[in-house]
Amino acid sequence: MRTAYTADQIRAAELTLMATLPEGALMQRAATGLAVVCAGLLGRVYGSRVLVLVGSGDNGGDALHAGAWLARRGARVEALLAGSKTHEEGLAAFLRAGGRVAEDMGEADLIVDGLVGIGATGALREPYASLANRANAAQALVVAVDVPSGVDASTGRVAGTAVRAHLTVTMGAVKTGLLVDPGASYVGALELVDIGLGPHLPDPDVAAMTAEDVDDLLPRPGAESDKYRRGVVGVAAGSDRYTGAAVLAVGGALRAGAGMVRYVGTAPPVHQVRASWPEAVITQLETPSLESVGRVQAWVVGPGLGTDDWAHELVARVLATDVPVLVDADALTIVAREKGLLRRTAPVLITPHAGELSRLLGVPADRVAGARLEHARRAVAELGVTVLLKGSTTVVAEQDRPVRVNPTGTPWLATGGTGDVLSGVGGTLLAGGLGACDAGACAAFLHGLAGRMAADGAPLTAADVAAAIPLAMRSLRGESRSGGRRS
Ligand SMILES: NC(=O)C1=CN([C@@H]2O[C@H](COP(=O)(O)OP(=O)(O)OC[C@H]3O[C@@H](n4cnc5c(N)ncnc54)[C@H](OP(=O)(O)O)[C@@H]3O)[C@@H](O)[C@H]2O)[C@@H](O)CC1
Ligand SMILES: [K+]
Repeated sequence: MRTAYTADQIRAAELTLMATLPEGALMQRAATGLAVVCAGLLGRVYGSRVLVLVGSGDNGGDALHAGAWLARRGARVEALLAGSKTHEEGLAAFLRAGGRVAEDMGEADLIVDGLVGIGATGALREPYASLANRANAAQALVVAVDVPSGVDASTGRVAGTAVRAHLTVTMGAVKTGLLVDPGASYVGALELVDIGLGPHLPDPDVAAMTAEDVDDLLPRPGAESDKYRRGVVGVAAGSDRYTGAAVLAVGGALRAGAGMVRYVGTAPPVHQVRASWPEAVITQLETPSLESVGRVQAWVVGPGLGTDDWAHELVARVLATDVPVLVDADALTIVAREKGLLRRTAPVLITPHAGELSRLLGVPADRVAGARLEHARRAVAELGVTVLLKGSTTVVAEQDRPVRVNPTGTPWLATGGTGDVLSGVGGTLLAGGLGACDAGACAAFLHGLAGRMAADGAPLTAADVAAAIPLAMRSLRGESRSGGRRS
């Protein structure tokens, strides 16, 4: 599990560590680590042109010390001092090493963003914001120190302008805001410099699973397994109008390795599901009742179901069972109208996108999208369920656990029907015995990985994603790290 921390958590750990070290030692470690990464990026340090953007705090201090290190190795390093004050010791070291103070931004091979780090509050002020914009427009490679300036280290919020880094060198531990969008999309590649903070860190704020973690958690059939033991998942999805959602949800469930899928729905989606998935066991419903449906270990309810009285009754029946339920799409609209339906003993995993969560919380959708962690946590507290909030960074939140931030995915997944596939995958993992948080996080991971494989730099369809789920599972053992957010 890759862990990440808020600015306050990092600061507290730094204080404890700093008390055991000579003054300035921690910054030296940080700056040396930063400089080594910059040197690696430059290839040839001697003669290269480096511009250091220096803010008023210790983030600027890190950048100045790294600039000094590069200057000592023959780089032509200039510093643009943007703050009302400048880290004195860092500036002295920089000047001693032959660095020069610049009045304006000139041409450079590498720009080091040392404007602000974990000490920043709110949107970047001037002149920082203009400098960030100019760095973003420059030809140079941009390396952010600790956090791309303008990204809130604790939440990933971007209140105004932010530096778009090719690479972010973060000190001591990963910050939450580097893993959660919109912030995560400014980070580029991420390098962690070890400054000895590890033993002083508390329980993480958020965690991202690695391929290994997912591989360890995935239920796999043993010699004794039969279809019932592997997990039977019920899918209540589709309607006369929306038949495709049913096909995709059942497909996701089957491809994720369900022992058996029991599908329930009205005649039109039933015909479609039967034609697409002869493997599914189908019950055609005349009334919204589950009486004639055999036993399942988990339900998926909602994709394409509609929101009329019939659908409402079916959602209520599913939630009245005593097995885990994944609530998606139209079922979310229904439970937003009657939140009491979510009060049950067995686990509930809801899988909204920002718009659906906004209806559940009564908050505008853009606020949910801009502060994903906050709203996922709020939904957990208000609704008493496990929340998988879909989007550019999918997060899975549950009471008393670090939020799981999904590291896989591709922008190509933003296309109709992929959410239906995800619901099927999640349902199969619930039926296979995973807890709601693990089921949600593993489903998001596999779905994101399958999306990347299916897309491979070109458009995909939801059916392609479902088809690539087994491929994604197979690849888990080969994927040493889930890192690299790019598509
Ligand atoms: N301590 C150590 O040994 C180690 C520290 N480390 C490093 O220190 C960094 C934290 O340093 P920090 O605490 O000095 O805060 P930092 O982020 O540089 O800037 C704060 C200043 O910025 C300003 N400012 C604030 N908001 C702003 C805005 N919106 N727009 C514009 N300006 C804004 C405000 O200054 P003011 O404007 O009030 O003069 C405020 O005082 C950390 O990220 C890491 O790089 C690590 O290497 C480990 C070792
Ligand atoms: K920075």
